[in-house]
Amino acid sequence: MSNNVAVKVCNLDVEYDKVKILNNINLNIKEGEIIGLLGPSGSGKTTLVKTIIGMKGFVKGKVVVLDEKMPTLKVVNDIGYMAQSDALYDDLTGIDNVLFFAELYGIKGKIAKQRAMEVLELVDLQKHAKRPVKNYSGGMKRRLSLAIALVHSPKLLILDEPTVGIDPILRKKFWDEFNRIKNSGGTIIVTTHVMDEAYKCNKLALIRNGKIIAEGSPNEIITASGGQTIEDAFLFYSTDEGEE
Ligand SMILES: Nc1ncnc2c1ncn2[C@@H]1O[C@H](COP(=O)(O)OP(=O)(O)OP(=O)(O)O)[C@@H](O)[C@H]1O
Repeated sequence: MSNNVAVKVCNLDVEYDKVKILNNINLNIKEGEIIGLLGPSGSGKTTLVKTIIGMKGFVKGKVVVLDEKMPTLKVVNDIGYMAQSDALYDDLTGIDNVLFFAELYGIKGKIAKQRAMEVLELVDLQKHAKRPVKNYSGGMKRRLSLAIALVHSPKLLILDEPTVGIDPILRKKFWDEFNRIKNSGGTIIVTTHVMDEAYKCNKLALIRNGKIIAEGSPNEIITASGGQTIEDAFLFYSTDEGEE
């Protein structure tokens, strides 16, 4: 992990329809770090990642991604985003979906094809590359979305519940890849409800009602909650007891 900051969020307030969804969020994410955003459904995790990458505007505060003040298009090529719901072209094949996005990032021809096969192999879809996506299962679509998020080797990878619908063997493969990216200096933000994934993050930010209520390594969070496991900490911080 380097000391360079990949993402800096300062005093951030975000609203939907004049209702405050995120309230004074402050967060520093270092390069080469995997940070997990953990919180009950509706707490604001997706809103936070969308705001970080510039898909959602904000009413107050500041967001800096890879030294650029957001929102800006300057960092688009450096960000890979795997959304919670898959944005895929059902009538195209798996590989054509990957190639479509590769081209948007300026990767073309032979190199694009090579890279597309590489990322499809990573998610174990190489045998299904030429099938139309409408024939894919839910888990296969998640895997294809991950392949697309990885195609341009982004410096910052944002994964919104990446392993929903993914079996344990493939989940391990995903995490091996996330760790490889981290070890080569990439930064990953992952939202999750899966407790064993929370342990795999260097750092966790627990979110409740649009506020960060605890932050630190998994062990620091467990200790601060007085529990034994991340699940204890999650439950503690998800009730009024855990709120400051
Ligand atoms: N497009 C929208 N318009 C209005 N309100 C929204 C919109 N998107 C999200 N919200 C509201 O913002 C709040 C936070 O939602 P968000 O999707 O960020 O939560 P989350 O923590 O990611 O939840 P989950 O774990 O269920 O995905 C919720 O109250 C939700 O209803």
